[in-house]
Amino acid sequence: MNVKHALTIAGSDSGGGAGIQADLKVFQELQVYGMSAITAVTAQNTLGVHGVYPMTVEAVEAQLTAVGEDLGVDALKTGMLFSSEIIKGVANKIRYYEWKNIVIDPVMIAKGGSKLLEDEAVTAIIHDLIPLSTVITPNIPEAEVLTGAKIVTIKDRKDAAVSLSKMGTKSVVIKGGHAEDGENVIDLFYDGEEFYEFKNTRKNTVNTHGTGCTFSAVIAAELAKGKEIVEAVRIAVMFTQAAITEDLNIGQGHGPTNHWAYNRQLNRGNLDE
Ligand SMILES: Nc1ncnc2c1ncn2[C@@H]1O[C@H](COP(=O)(O)OP(=O)(O)O)[C@@H](O)[C@H]1O
Ligand SMILES: Cc1ncc(COP(=O)(O)O)c(N)n1
Repeated sequence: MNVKHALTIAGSDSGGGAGIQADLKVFQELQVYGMSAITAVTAQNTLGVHGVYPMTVEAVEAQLTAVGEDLGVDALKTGMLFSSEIIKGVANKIRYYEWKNIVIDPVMIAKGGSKLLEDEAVTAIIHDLIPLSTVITPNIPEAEVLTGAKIVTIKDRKDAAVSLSKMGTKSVVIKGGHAEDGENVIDLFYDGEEFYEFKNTRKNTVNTHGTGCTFSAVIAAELAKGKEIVEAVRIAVMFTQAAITEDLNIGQGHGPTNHWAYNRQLNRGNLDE
């Protein structure tokens, strides 16, 4: 069986809704072989992040070497990277093994407000990681930090996508979950030439923990399988919408999304493949 391999380089979420746990659930649902390199352990649940325990750079590099020397990587995503030292270590390994199909989710702050990236590490994301990336998937606050520009209108979002593109990434998705788009959420994709807007009805729910992780993991899984970037993004939008819509109602705070909802809806014939 010729199965494709996807790697997540991210933080562990003990609550199971975001980070490494969300990514591996997505990889499994999309039938790619999932592997992981853990950058930090978080003590986390739906009420918030109660502790952050970063790994050493050596530990992160050793995990990447173990994967690189034996298993091979068809696509990878990064999530919580925590420090500039870890970012530089990850960038070195991506270059050394010549890994392709690189999805950068520039995770900075958890929904409850806890820091998942040190302030000075933003520069390392810009200089060391963005130039290696196939696609970068910031939410609006992350795009503001990376570009230094305030984002209010769709035009601001397009300008931010162009600025990010000039930093050396092949393509950009600016996710719209944090925007005030009234009844809709709009995810904006830019491939360096054209803009695509993916519009959906905004769901009135608190259960959106891990949506960004889920979104970028789908793109990595679909790139591993050989999909074009825009097609991988289209599937990520559908997968994430299904995951938000079929609420699981777990925990007392911002609950996780439902990672099997997309396949369930496909099996019922509710979505086009
Ligand atoms: N309330 C919502 N209803 C529908 N889709 C949402 C909602 N909140 C977020 N999304 C979707 O979830 C994905 C993640 O968006 P966002 O919240 O901006 O990123 P992050 O989780 O990184 O903060 C995007 O595809 C976005 O459109
Ligand atoms: C380990 C880890 N990684 C990432 C996130 C971001 O989650 P979200 O997608 O909800 O912004 C998180 N809360 N924890």
